[in-house]
Amino acid sequence: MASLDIEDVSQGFGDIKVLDAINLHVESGQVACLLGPSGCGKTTLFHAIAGLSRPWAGRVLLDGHDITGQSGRLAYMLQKDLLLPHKTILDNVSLPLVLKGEPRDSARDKARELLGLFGLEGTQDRWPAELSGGMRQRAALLRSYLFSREFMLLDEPFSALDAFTKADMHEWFLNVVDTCGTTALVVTHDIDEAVKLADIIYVMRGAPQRGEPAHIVGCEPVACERSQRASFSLTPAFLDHKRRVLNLLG
Ligand SMILES: Nc1ncnc2c1ncn2[C@@H]1O[C@H](COP(=O)(O)OP(=O)(O)OP(=O)(O)O)[C@@H](O)[C@H]1O
Repeated sequence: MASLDIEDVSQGFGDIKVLDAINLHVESGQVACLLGPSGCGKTTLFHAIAGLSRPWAGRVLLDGHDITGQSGRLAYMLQKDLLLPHKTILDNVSLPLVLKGEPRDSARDKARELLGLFGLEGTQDRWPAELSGGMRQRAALLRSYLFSREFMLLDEPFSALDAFTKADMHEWFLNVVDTCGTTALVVTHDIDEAVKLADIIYVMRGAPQRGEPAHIVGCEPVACERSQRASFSLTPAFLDHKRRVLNLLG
């Protein structure tokens, strides 16, 4: 696992400034959530963190090392699972290791060892189209984890799932984070999901198309043991966090 620091990152396209001096910190082993209105610049920030674009200004530090503009240093899972339809689940999830130069057989062995933890036992020879939405997301998460075990950027990983599957996935995800000891920054539009998953929630606001670049308006630490998270949403503390986040969103 690794910590992440975003220091004064500004970014834009042409004449439009999208991000204005964004600062955030994700502690090693934590789950941080990023909340913000549609179009404020969350994906733009993720691209800058993942090194898919170089920011106009500022730095991205992974465990204190400057990785600004470098791609391939952390895992980045897009909203859509993007599993390759003509590859089996095992070949899909082991792909990052193969692309990094690992021999196919040993990549498959490493992926196979983790199928159980990711709730994918028995699926290794199946095609993505044969799996449920939740299973596909777990496969996509395993593929991201095999790309980088240290840090995962997850863009709305559960948004396409129905409410029941989503609730199961939340519990499962926190268990995996604990067991694997990874660190994650998760974009979500769902305030309940953020309070349920996050150790810290960052709230971003802005309307770049109207000349208002986005900035972080505040953060909400959520101190709740992972073992207590399943029933957390029924507690007054949960509602207090939610109220404060809603205030930050304005
Ligand atoms: N390649 C690009 N060229 C020009 N403008 C862009 C480009 N990518 C994004 N933008 C603009 O940057 C702003 C932020 O977009 P971004 O996709 O980062 O927002 P977002 O918060 O991720 O939105 P959503 O929650 O709807 O996914 C928008 O105004 C968008 O039009």
